[in-house]
Amino acid sequence: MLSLVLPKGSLEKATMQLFDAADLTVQRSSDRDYRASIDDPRIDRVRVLRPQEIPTYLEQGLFDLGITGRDWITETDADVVSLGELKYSKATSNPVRVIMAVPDGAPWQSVSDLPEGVRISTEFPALTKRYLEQHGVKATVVPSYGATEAKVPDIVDAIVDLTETGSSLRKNGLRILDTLLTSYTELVANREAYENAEKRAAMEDVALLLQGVIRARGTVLLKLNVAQGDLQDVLDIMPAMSSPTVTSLAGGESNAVESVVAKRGVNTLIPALKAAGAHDILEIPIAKIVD
Ligand SMILES: Nc1ncnc2c1ncn2[C@@H]1O[C@H](COP(=O)(O)OP(=O)(O)OP(=O)(O)O)[C@@H](O)[C@H]1O
Ligand SMILES: O=P(O)(O)OC[C@H]1O[C@H](OP(=O)(O)OP(=O)(O)O)[C@H](O)[C@@H]1O
Ligand SMILES: [Mg+2]
Repeated sequence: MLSLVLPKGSLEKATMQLFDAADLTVQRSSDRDYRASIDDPRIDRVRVLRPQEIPTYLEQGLFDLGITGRDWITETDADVVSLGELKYSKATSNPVRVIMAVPDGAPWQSVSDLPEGVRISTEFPALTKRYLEQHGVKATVVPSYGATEAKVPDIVDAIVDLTETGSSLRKNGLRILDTLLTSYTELVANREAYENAEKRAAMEDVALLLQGVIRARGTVLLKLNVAQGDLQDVLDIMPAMSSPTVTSLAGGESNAVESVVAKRGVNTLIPALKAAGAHDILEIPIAKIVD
């Protein structure tokens, strides 16, 4: 029923892993196979294409639903409907930022210090021109097809590029002057398809599954048993999404406690629970959390 377009490139691997974990496994013969399929009654066509082109294809109705970055939605200014941010990037769960950067030793401290005629290389010419106009800077914007950081200072004076971990900026001796945009990966739809009740319901199902996986990342389920006399001590240190579930065990004197907790911190939490009187402690991975 839905046609789906997924991003090739930076987001490809993380997107395929996300769909797999959401029980929407993308099937294709190799990573060179751009015509894929998903064994799901709601999805009838899957293509893998460049994220730069995805907003325009969605706007034109060539696909119903797609995944791309907010950076490309802004750059193309495509009229699409967002079903929400999907919090993953190439390497982390953090957003990427579109930044303006200059060489470490350059004299400029803010965008308004840039002199007339300054040369700026970028993969985002439309976004960059809009930004420069807002700040009253008259610049020459030079389109880049990648390796943008390598072009300063000999080819251009400054760049507008993406940063995620910051490692490319550091390696090339660059300093951030300003952030133009913070960009998450997004689930986006064609407007007309979104207005169709059946298609919208299918889109919302897909969104729920994907968000369920993202929400579960970094969390685990802890289950333990504790004697009545130690229950309060255990509850005092047990974190929870809302509050821990406590069930009394057959026979009276003992309780089972379960709670969803952050994976980070479990290394100190489990020994602390044990010291507070908990026993039979289980740590269980969680595949999805749906609110
Ligand atoms: N660390 C990252 N670097 C670049 N793009 C990222 C990163 N993390 C997430 N993205 C997102 O991925 C999309 C860019 O994907 P694209 O396929 O162009 O990757 P790419 O690595 O730039 O490809 P190429 O290697 O051909 O330049 C953008 O929407 C961008 O926001
Ligand atoms: O902050 P970091 O974690 O270093 O990531 C950001 C870098 O990744 C992207 O480059 P990409 O791999 O797309 O190469 P490209 O410049 O050739 O497009 C982006 O354009 C930055 O150069
Ligand atoms: Mg790139």
